[in-house]
Amino acid sequence: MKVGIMGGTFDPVHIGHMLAAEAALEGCALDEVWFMPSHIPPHKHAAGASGKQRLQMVERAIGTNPAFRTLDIELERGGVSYTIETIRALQERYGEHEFFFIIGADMVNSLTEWHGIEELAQRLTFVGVGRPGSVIDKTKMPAYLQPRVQLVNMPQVDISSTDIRERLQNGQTIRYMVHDHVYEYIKGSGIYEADTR
Ligand SMILES: Nc1ncnc2c1ncn2[C@@H]1O[C@H](COP(=O)(O)OP(=O)(O)OP(=O)(O)O)[C@@H](O)[C@H]1O
Ligand SMILES: O=C(O)c1ccc[n+]([C@@H]2O[C@H](COP(=O)([O-])O)[C@@H](O)[C@H]2O)c1
Repeated sequence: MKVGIMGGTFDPVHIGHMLAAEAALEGCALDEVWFMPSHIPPHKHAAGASGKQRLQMVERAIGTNPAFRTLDIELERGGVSYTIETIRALQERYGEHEFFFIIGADMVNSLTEWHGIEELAQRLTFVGVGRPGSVIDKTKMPAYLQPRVQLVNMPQVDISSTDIRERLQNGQTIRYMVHDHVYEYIKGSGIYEADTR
């Protein structure tokens, strides 16, 4: 099976993530996409919601889509979520699958800084999707990476989890920036609301 891993902090998951996964599914003829919330993201500070809450929001965003599922391997492992450690474990557990790792353009441009990137590039194919504000230039990548990164088009959405958290803090709407079930979860739990103590 061709499996795309959609790794992320998902704090919270938004429509940019869902469109990226759908574009990779179609563009690379994947069989499934596994959404994998990180425990501690390697290159940025963890923000608001707990791992359990971020996983629950992803579950709500996926709903009944048979091609999408969640993977809690990094939350279970704990610590900093280096992708190389994850893919080694996944290939040991699911030796029969071919893995792809779906990333936005901002991440594509930082790939050379990833932990164990040369080994990682041998173990999987990266699927890069466009993201407003970042231009992907494959010619600037090292030779070993260029054939290991496939680009797919997706409808561009200028949305980030940071924007969503900020909008909530400012009392602005986030309706339709996230799936309705995620919207209800955020409103019901008050996770990202301004601290009024
Ligand atoms: N709007 C978007 N379009 C395309 N890719 C996206 C978009 N938002 C996030 N991604 C990609 O999804 C993956 C997971 O992103 P992440 O969960 O960190 O969301 P984020 O919106 O970038 O979060 P934050 O604003 O907190 O940094 C990354 O590979 C990122 O590049
Ligand atoms: O392993 C690394 O060095 C590494 C560096 C940056 C990002 N990643 C992974 O890329 C995915 C998207 O990262 P982020 O920070 O945008 O949520 C997530 O699964 C991270 O664990 C991995």
